[in-house]
Amino acid sequence: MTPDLMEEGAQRFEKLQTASVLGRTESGGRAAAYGRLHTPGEVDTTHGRILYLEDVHVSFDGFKAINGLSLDIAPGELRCVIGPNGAGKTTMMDIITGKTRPDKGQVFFGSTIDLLRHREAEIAAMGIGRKFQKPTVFEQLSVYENLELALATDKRVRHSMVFRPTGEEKDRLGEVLTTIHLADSAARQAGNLSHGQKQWLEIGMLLMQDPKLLLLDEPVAGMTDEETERTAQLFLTLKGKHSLMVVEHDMGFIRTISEKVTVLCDGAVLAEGTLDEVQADERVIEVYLGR
Ligand SMILES: Nc1ncnc2c1ncn2[C@@H]1O[C@H](COP(=O)(O)OP(=O)(O)OP(=O)(O)O)[C@@H](O)[C@H]1O
Repeated sequence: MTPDLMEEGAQRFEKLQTASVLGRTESGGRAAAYGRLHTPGEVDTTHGRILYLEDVHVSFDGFKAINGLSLDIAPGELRCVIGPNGAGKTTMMDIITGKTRPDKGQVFFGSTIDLLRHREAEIAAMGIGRKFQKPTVFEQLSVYENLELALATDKRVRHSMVFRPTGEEKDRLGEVLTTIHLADSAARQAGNLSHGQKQWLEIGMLLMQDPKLLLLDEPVAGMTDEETERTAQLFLTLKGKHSLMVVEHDMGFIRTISEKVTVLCDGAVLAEGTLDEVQADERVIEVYLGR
């Protein structure tokens, strides 16, 4: 690298640091208008929202999968999202995680991070973890090694061939093992776990990254009743420390964990409230039973 390039790089770095200390978005406008100082790398939730979607639209070949979707989630909230097949639940998660780009609308992480300006990997690194329906653990590795590997995705270890957790990281690994009910199975090969245990392990792998927001797509599908009950307890333990958005069809599970439920239909919010409130809503009854 030439001295000129080094100087240019240093200036760019300084500019970026200054911008992030001022809490500016890449577009410069929104956060600068608030003029709020916050720690770089932290999500600014001083406006009471960790996630904010406004008037989001996505069409696939002219079909409006998301059609004016607006919703927000408070820090530490456990939000359940329900809706009939094809309502747009997965597409909404794809938009939040940067997998799908909307045609129109706003998607913010906290008050200042415009998610539409970031790529999928950047969004994950900023603290939005996503759990797909099917568990994807490394079957040949032990439970402990799977969790170690989740730690090893950070920058520090990407550049080293061998990963050795620090004492602090080992403590965290132990905590996560207990949280996901797998403390007695640390040495077991992941491929030998039950379906439910694999789901918990994958959630544990996300937790190793200490995500601020967790998006969970049908987490209890295929679980036994006992596993479903344990998963409910797990989510109740996680809320507060993390914000969770749970998409699920299992109403018994939703009843156990939910405070506020959002009903999606035809790519937009149809109703919002407690489970009892939305279940009593004529429009919700119509979309679930009337089709
Ligand atoms: N890549 C795509 N190309 C074309 N259509 C798509 C695409 N992705 C989603 N869709 C359509 O958009 C609509 C919303 O799909 P989405 O998977 O988000 O719904 P969902 O609420 O998650 O449904 P389910 O409960 O069945 O998982 C559906 O009609 C689906 O067929």
